[in-house]
Amino acid sequence: MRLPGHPDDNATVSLPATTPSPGPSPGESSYLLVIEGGSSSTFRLPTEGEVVIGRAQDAEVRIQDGSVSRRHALLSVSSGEGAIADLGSHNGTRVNGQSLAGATPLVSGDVISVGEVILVLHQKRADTAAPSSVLSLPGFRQRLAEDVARALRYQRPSGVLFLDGADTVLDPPVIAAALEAHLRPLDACACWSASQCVLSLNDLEPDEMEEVSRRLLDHLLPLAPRARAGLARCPADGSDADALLSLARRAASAALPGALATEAQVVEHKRLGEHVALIADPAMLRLHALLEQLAPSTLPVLIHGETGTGKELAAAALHQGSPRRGQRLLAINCAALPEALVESELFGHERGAFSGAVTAKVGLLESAQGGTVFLDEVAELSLSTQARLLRVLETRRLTRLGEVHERPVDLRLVAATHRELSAEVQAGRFRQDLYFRLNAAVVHLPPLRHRRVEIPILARAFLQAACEQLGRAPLLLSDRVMACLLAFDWPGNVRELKNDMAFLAATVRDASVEPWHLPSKLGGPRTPVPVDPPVAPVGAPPRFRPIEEELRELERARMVEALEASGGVQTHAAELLAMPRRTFFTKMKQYGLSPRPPR
Ligand SMILES: Nc1ncnc2c1ncn2[C@@H]1O[C@H](COP(=O)(O)OP(=O)(O)OP(=O)(O)O)[C@@H](O)[C@H]1O
Repeated sequence: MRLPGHPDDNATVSLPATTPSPGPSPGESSYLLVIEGGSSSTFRLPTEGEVVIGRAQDAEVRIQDGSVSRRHALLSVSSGEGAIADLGSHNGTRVNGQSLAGATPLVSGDVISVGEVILVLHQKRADTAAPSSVLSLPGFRQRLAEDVARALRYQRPSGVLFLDGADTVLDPPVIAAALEAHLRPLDACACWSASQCVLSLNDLEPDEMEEVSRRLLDHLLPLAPRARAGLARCPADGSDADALLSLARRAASAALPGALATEAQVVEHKRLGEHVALIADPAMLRLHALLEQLAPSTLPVLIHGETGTGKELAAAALHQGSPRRGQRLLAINCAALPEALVESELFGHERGAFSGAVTAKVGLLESAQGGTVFLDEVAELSLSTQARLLRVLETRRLTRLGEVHERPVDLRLVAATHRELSAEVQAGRFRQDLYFRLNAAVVHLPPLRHRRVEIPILARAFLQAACEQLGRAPLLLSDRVMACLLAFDWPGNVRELKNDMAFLAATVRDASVEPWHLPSKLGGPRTPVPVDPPVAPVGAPPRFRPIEEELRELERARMVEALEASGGVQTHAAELLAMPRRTFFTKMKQYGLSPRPPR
């Protein structure tokens, strides 16, 4: 049996990406979302019957893309169940990536590929007792994960809307009545608690997403006058369903009654002296709350974390939250101190203490009297230096090299390492007594890949700051670029992200960053796209990229190769390039390079 298509839907053709899909109106049956190139449209399916998908004039689901055959596939609906069969098309039909072997049953959410065109089936459930878009919470979580995965795969934006009815109890039937009529079948909703509900919104451009969210909130306000909403978008704000859910929830709790809040309102901007730390991940919020508690005491604190995770910022948080904030915060990188001079650098020396000590010198520790000392890479200190340091911690006195009497020193020590100190103790490379002393208060900074929710926030902030610094117009990160940033593992963590944003601010001439502007590690082209047109107009002087920029790129690439060749051993990598170890170490930081591959 063939049913005639609905006259209004027969005209379903590609719409510009910015045009909202007309979408079936409330209470309608199942439909197909058609994603063709960068645009989408919807086709309402009959409750019983068959529709042809193809390029032919009389195909019910008419597609223009040349990869689709005239009569490509047949979709049939019977008793609410859908099935699809290929009609001998040239490029074939696949369901969820699998080629068809005969008629294949479909379930809601199935992704059908006809040539290059994607169709997503949204099927209204047969049971009418519960409205189809209002799911149980486990069902919703599952659906949200699928929606997010589909959004990333097909580059169609999706979002999570959290509606908080404040003190009003929202029964599922009440929510259903209030929202169902305004939800499109491709959206889903679930009750989070007696007064809260959560929605998955799909295939909406950013402006439309906010508009639809506001409208949904408006529909709830007559029932819950103090209701508020939080919105998190994929991929702009994240690429993980749980992380988006948590962002949307926190945004809702930050919103004023009757208002909608987005990610910007859930980011904490913590001023730390001349720096500002941006914090959004729940684990990072907890960590900063712990730092606030530890700050006022003089207890040494040990900060664990990979390179570039923000250990120095955490030390700054301890310093700024302490009564010492008016004094100095001195950061010392133990690995970068010249080996022969570590002790005299740290503890100072008297005149004549060793050959070359022509004048007395105040050590770094003494120079931070009254303040906080941040000892980065503390595990790189030799055992004898560790012993001297322990003495300073225990007695609060310090002896310069070549001096007989001790002098009082008032310091707060914050130490950091990317190594597992207990393993260093086991291996005999770190003193157990110093380890116990430092280990009293420990904080672990998670790597950036474990707090992906902060990637978009940090990326936008770093890019904006870099543009301002260069005095250039602000740059936008496109959704596709954000998806690339979210998919990367960031072995050099926040520092690497910051450096990459500085690189984009310096090199991208367009108004927004697109995938082809990215470095190859993020999915950009192997050979960088030339910033200037390759051929200068006749008579015009040739244009070049700044030589500094090119040299930096080359140097970074060689250092990456050397690190790979040396299995991540920095000293060996430095030797391979005949580069002084300290220079290599400093440049590694500058370029956001990690000595080790991510775990
Ligand atoms: N949450 C954050 N918000 C804003 N900037 C951050 C944040 N975390 C880190 N940064 C920035 O990233 C860079 C690296 O941070 P930081 O120097 O604190 O890392 P680190 O762990 O001490 O690195 P290393 O182990 O290599 O010494 C700095 O420029 C810092 O300002």
